[in-house]
Amino acid sequence: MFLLSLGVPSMLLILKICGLAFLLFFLRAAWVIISCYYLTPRRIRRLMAKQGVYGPKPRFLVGNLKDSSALVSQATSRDMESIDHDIVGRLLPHYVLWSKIYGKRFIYWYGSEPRLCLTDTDMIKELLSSKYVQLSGRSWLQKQGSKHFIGHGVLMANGSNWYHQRHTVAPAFMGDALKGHVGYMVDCTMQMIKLLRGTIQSGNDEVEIGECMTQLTADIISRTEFASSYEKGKKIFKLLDKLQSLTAQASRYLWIPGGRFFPSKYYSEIKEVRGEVERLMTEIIGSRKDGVEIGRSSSYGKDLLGILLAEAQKKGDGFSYNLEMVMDECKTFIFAGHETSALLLTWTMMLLAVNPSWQDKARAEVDQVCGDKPPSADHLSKLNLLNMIINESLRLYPPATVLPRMVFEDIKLGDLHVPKGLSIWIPVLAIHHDREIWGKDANDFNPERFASRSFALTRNFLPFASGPRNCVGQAFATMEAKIVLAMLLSHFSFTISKNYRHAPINVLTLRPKYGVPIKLKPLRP
Ligand code: HEM
Repeated sequence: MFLLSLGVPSMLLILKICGLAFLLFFLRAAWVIISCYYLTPRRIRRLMAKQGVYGPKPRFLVGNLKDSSALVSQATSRDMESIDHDIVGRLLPHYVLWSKIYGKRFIYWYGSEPRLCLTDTDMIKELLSSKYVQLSGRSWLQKQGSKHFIGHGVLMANGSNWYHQRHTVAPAFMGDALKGHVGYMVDCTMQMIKLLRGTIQSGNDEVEIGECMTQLTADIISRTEFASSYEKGKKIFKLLDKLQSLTAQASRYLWIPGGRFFPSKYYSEIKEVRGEVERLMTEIIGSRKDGVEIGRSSSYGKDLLGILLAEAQKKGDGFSYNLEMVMDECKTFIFAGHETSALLLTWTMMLLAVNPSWQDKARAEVDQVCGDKPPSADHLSKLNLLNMIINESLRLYPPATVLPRMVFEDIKLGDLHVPKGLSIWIPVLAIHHDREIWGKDANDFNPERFASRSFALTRNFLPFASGPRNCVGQAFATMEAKIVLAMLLSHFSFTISKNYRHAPINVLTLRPKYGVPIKLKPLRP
């Protein structure tokens, strides 16, 4: 009606303007696609070739994605024939192949994202140092892939936001706050031990220890974050697990231009689960705030949620936490703080189950240091053998097999000019198994190599990354691992079940494909 009242010349003018706007929009979209998917990759490829860095030829749009997935699915299609720790060829077969052809420093393409594989540990140290911490970080693909899951939490943050977030959350995992977690780590482990005893008494002495460890670390992190509301925290944890797998499915095609706009059957479910997570979190946050407002408590608490809520009250220039960010941060810690820890415990139990002499030695140390009491904060620093075993487990089976860093500005690393837009991939698993670094027995379980402290601190040992952006939960994770392992060792002896199938796989983290069934024998009445 309105258009008709304008008359023909005015209508033509409007149509022309719309046409022009559409053309401009189309040209801009075309330019972005050509620049992102052709010109920038080509520029980076040429620049790296000039410096002697080559790699497999990329195909248009898919890059080397098809080749690497084919190699990985072939290598992991069968179980390993024995419990052998030589797993680099199985999990990173593309790295093994391409490093043989192009040298240890090569470039490959994840879709149209160029990735520089780097194993030179001096360069890695420089990249992870404070010099480049704000000039490198998470790539668009990484951020987009986890947007609906952990959003803008510290793990996915970059630049000055990351700096602010990191300094806010770190105190929850340091010094006295860290020591304060010992009590409930012991309580949660004791509950798990009771459950295991019950299972044995009911006639079943075989358990899948991976599942138990996942449940235990989820319990522990829920208490760390939400203190007394931890039952609700556990519900959130279960929903997040679902959200993680839904978002992983939904982001499979993100590397395709416009992939994020593809309709996906997962989005409605993602929205529903995310809504439920946020509803539960709002309830926890609401009751915490009410407690302070009606004077029941004088502060929001010393747990992670309390620290975040106190931070959200501060108003200043620049970055500040709002409700959504508080929730993203809580989700981030549930995600980052339980799966990796559960895997460390699971792999260590597997290694001790197949190495009875180390199991006995570790148990003797625990008995000597802790007696018949549960470990205390003071005991932990005296459990040296256990520490060596944990380090060796993290060396052979690092939960995070690769460290990615996107470079946001042109930088210089050693002799290499690294252009903006290049993602650097550090294959931690390959570095941890390198014979040139660790000697001929690099693929053997030999905790003795960590007897001298210097080895644990070397730049070749990167289970928690290094530099200012290393794992903020590192001390928490090692404390938790020592407590859980010490308590399990003093309550049970264990052997690997004949049903165990050695089939490590890498799905975001390094895990046993079929879990780790072990046979438990109680040691105490
Ligand atoms: C054995 C257990 C763990 C391992 C092997 C591990 C490993 C790592 C690694 C390698 C990174 C660096 C990732 C990267 O930059 O690409 C990291 C970051 C992080 N980890 Fe852990 N982690 C463990 C346990 C934990 C725990 C228990 C928590 C929390 C309580 C935690 C929270 C985080 C967070 C929030 C980050 C991001 C830090 C930042 O970007 O500043 N992690 N972790």
